Amino acid sequence: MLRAMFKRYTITFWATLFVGVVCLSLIAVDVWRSLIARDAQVQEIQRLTSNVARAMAQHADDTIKAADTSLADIVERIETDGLGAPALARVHRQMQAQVANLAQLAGLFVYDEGGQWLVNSRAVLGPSLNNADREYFVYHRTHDGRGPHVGEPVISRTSGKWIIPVSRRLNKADGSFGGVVLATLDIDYFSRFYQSFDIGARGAVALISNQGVLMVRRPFDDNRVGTSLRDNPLFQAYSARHGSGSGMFVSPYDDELRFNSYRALEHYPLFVTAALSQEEMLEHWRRDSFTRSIGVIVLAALLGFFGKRLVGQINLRVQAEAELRQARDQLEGANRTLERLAMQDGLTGLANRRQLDVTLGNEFSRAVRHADTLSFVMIDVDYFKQYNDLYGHGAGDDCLRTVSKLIRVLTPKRAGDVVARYGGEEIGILMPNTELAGALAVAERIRQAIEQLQTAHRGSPFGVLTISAGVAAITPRRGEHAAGMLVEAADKALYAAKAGGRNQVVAADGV
Ligand SMILES: Nc1nc2c(ncn2[C@@H]2O[C@H](COP(=O)(O)OP(=O)(O)OP(=O)(O)O)[C@@H](O)[C@H]2O)c(=O)[nH]1
Repeated sequence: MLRAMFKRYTITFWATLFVGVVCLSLIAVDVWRSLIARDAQVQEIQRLTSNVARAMAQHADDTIKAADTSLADIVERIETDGLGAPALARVHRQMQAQVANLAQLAGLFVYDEGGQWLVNSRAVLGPSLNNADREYFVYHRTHDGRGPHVGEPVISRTSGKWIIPVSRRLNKADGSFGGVVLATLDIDYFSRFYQSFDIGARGAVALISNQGVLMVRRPFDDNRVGTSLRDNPLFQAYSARHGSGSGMFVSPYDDELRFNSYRALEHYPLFVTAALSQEEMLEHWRRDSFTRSIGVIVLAALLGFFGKRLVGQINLRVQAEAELRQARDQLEGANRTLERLAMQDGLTGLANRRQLDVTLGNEFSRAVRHADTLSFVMIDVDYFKQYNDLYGHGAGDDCLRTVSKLIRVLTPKRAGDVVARYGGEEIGILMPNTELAGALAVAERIRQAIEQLQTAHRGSPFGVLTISAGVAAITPRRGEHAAGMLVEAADKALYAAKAGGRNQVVAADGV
């Protein structure tokens, strides 16, 4: 079945199909490889952002935790030792030591219930400032909770720099609000850490509060600290899950589409997000795919070009073969015609003298071998010269054709029987395996049939066209007889028939 299908289409078709399939496969494999490479790159981006987010969350947790531990310690001391001058002096020294120890700490402050600071971490206590209006102060005054509070970023009134306030409530002995202990975290500290990540030129990382307030971001911009991201899809995605997750989000700050991994801090109401620009990250892949695609397209084009030429060559060959076959068939046909013509008489369509000689030779040898009898009849049209003279040479030709046709019809058609134009208006009939009597009967039947044609012949005393025939038969023996002797004998008999008055059949005396 496969073979039949293969044969139904030409070799050109299969060659074209093969070249086409190879070209398409080449392109398909490249596209497939490219998609896999892109997938791997995207996975790499996800892994990278997830790792950065984890490191940032851990760092922020540890940073705040260290400051908060100091706060808890100070709260405990003040609530135990009171606010007397010696106690405050001790707290002051402790604060200075803590700030010197912790790089993230911009300062430590203790405020009374009215918002005036009582002591801070500075070396020289300057004039007291009132921070009763700060969000964290209001928060502790209105909330009983003893846990840490991470406030919104503010510009420090003492240093003029952006800080993140982390605070705890001070209680009086009766449990009423006694003030606030505050640690300010230097936003620069976070920025510096965030600069250390390799997130590309267009990557971004940020620390954001659970209320959607931006604490720190890389790339850093003063004006963006403290802005709200509540309406941002990234914040909404985080709010919905409150853990870790990822997704593609457009930044509200620079409209860049990035792949974000976000993660909540373990102990504080904040989360971090690490984002890489998908476009930037896929740039390498794009360049690589582009170069490869160009290579593959050039290869496919070359393959197509040479394939087309190859198919053209095959086509030419197939055509040449078909032409050759056709030429060979024509030649064979011409040869057959030539062969036939060489053995045939052109006027009468009977065998010619050459064929008669060949057949006579063969049949004579066979008759010798099998001791068979071979007969030969020599026929000659009577007064044919006159016929030509009276009716014209063309009519003479027609007459010869008619006589030949009749003789052919009336001659037995056994294998080896040959009716041949012997020459001029003489026709010979060779009949192997035939006795003299049989040959005489055939000759007589022919003579009568021609006479009965009643073809007018004014030049003949019979008034119609007639023939004379001489018949001879021989059972040849090797060394004693030759083929020519049979023809000679028939010829002699024909001569006798002519001499005897024509329109008769005469048998040869013997060979
Ligand atoms: N039209 C035509 N005439 C032919 C052809 N071949 C031989 N002849 C003529 O046949 C005639 C033979 O004449 P002859 O051999 O003298 O004998 P005849 O006239 O037939 O007389 P008899 O044989 O004695 O009865 C000649 O005139 C030839 O030109 C031929 O192919 N066509």
